Amino acid sequence: MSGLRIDGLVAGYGPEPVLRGVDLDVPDGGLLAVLGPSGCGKTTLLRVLAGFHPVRSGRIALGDKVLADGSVDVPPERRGIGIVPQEGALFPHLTVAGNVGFGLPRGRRHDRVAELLELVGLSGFEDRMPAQLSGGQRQRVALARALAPRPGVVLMDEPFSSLDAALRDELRADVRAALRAFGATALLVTHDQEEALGVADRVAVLRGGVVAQLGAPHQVYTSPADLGVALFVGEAVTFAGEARDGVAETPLGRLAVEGDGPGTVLVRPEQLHLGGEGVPATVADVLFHGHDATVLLRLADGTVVRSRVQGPLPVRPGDGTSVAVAGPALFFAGGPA
Ligand SMILES: Nc1ncnc2c1ncn2[C@@H]1O[C@H](COP(=O)(O)OP(=O)(O)OP(=O)(O)O)[C@@H](O)[C@H]1O
Repeated sequence: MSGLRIDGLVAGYGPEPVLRGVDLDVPDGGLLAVLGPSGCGKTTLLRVLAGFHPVRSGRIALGDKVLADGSVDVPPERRGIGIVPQEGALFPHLTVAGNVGFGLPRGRRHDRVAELLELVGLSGFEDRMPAQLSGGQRQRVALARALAPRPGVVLMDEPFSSLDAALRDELRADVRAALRAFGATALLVTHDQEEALGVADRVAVLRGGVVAQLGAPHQVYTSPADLGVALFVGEAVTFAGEARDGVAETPLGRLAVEGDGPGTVLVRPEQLHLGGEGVPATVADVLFHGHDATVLLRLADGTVVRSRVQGPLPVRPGDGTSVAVAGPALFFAGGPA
């Protein structure tokens, strides 16, 4: 097997396609997150890959095997694709073992089910019914069920969205570990930026029916392809301004940028450091998050910007302070944000 490859994929429901030429690849053993806003076509992409919805044009291949193109349309059960649906969608009338072993040859079923349950941390749960499991446990069973027939690729539809924050983190780490241990190639779709950046090796940002950017999470966050991607993948502080000779004047002071002419300057809230040398600011409010805090700062021209502060809180609402930008600012030429 040598990964999943999608070229120029067009698919949809009405006259205007939802996917308008999607190019993606997931290398063997890779985990790709497809990130996009609600309604951008993530579920449609999964349905097309799984063979539940037709391709209008383009090509899907798994290793050397073409799954769909203009002339080929391999039926879902022969694609070698495993699916983890939203909220697990287990068979409610089957036990955990029955769910995981569903579709496996009888002879090897028992050992294989035990091996998979161990992989997802649920050894001993064989005889439980889905209704007796927590949301996180159900997702683990769904993953074990998807991996059971040794698929060429596993597709996951918002696999963590129904879980609370602490459980989500734990399950993400475990799912990554299980996929790695299994050597599985996987693609997940999500509208949650943190999830996409935190769980995958690579992230594809889907927008307007095409992939706006495909890259490592760090690359997509620090070097977004355009302003739209930059705003979608994380919190941002933006100013309309003009870059000249590698410098833009902003309410945060003169910032070094790459580019020229009118455009938008963008920095991330964690780049705004308080105290030290910088421009004067007043603390308008503090939103405490536990692990860190958002400090709303009013600058001299009245603009309010968000700063993300780690560790003990250095300020309280009403305090005077100073704020400086650490690290490079991004600049996107063109109209204001
Ligand atoms: N069966 C259908 N018939 C007609 N239009 C559909 C159908 N399913 C989805 N659509 C439309 O296709 C577009 C993409 O839907 P899709 O469910 O793929 O988006 P999504 O990115 O998965 O959204 P979400 O994150 O909200 O689940 C939407 O505009 C939706 O209204």
